[in-house]
Amino acid sequence: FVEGGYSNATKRKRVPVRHQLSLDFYANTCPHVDQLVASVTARRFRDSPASGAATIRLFFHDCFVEVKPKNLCCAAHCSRILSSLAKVRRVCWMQGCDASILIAPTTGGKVVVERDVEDNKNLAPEAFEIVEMAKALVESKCPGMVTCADILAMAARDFVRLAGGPNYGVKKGRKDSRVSMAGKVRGNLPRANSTVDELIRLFAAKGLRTEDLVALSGAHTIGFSHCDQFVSRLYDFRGTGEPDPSIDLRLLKALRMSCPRSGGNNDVVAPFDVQTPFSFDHMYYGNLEAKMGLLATDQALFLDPRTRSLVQGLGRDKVRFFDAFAAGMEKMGSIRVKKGKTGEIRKVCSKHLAA
Ligand code: HEM
Ligand SMILES: [Ca+2]
Ligand SMILES: [Ca+2]
Repeated sequence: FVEGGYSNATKRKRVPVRHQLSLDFYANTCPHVDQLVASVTARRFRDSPASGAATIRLFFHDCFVEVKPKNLCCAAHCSRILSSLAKVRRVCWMQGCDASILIAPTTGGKVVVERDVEDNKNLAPEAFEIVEMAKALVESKCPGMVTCADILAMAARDFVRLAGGPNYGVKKGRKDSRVSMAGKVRGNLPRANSTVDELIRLFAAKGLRTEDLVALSGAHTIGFSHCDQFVSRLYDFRGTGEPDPSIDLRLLKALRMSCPRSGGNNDVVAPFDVQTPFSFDHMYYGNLEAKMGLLATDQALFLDPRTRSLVQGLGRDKVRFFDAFAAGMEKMGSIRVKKGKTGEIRKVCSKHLAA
């Protein structure tokens, strides 16, 4: 395995070697990195359990935004092929799990970063803080070694486990992005009113199967949503003037009390999983069968014949859900990750090195 280059065996054929992440990537440079991150996440989970869901969502929004470069020359060997590093940077922007989401808006706001985009506006500040705290601790023990992209992946994993979910190993070796641009987010994130067709296509474009879509949506077994994301289901579903017929009537009544048709408080949130909102279990799927999905996209997974049996399968079997979720996270966590010289190792996660 040759990072970003060509293996000897394939040299003549010029077949690029696929970049791979590994569990023990920091074995020599920061052997206790998992424990360092875990010490921060465990403390935060005790003080503020809601920050777990926020961090998992942050990881999802980091990984899903990718722009397929026209020229796929993104690996380290490109620097030999292209004349200047600037060219490599231009070609290799905005790729998946690269901590691009963590870059803070600049004061004066000339550059509009991913965090400025509407879909990212309600990502909770605690999630950013946790990554920053974990990074500071890791920097104090192993300066300049571990990327923010890897720390975010580890923190998300910790919170899944702390909330009662599967305990899976996180492969590491991602690099941090050198850019974060608001304009590249559009079309990369699902919306609360996306159709199943759109969801399947979006996930497929990231190399994720329909099975992964259903398993990863199970993250909504914890966490909360603001009213504006589902209020139209409660009063005027798809312009009918009626509520969504696929909501359980008791849930509808309760949600209407929290979320009035208009004039409500913008900060009010409702749990995705009314039964066990803080527990990472397979209740999410049972809720969908009982017409208790919160977003139209959640409920649609049960209504659509392509995803219904997957929902039923995971709803019956917690172990199967845990296995499918862990596998989905590993795939999602390796969407177009950067390796070698195409990225950086930031010192502070909200700032590029050059900034
Ligand atoms: C399949 C399409 C998906 C859609 C349409 C979707 C949409 C949303 C929306 C609208 C919110 C509420 C935001 C707010 O009002 O604050 C939310 C929250 C959340 N999402 Fe998703 N999501 C999807 C998939 C995922 C995936 C794949 C993950 C992770 C693997 C995930 C993890 C979360 C978590 C944990 C929360 C709760 C955040 C909190 O409580 O702070 N979602 N999602
Ligand atoms: Ca990213
Ligand atoms: Ca739950």
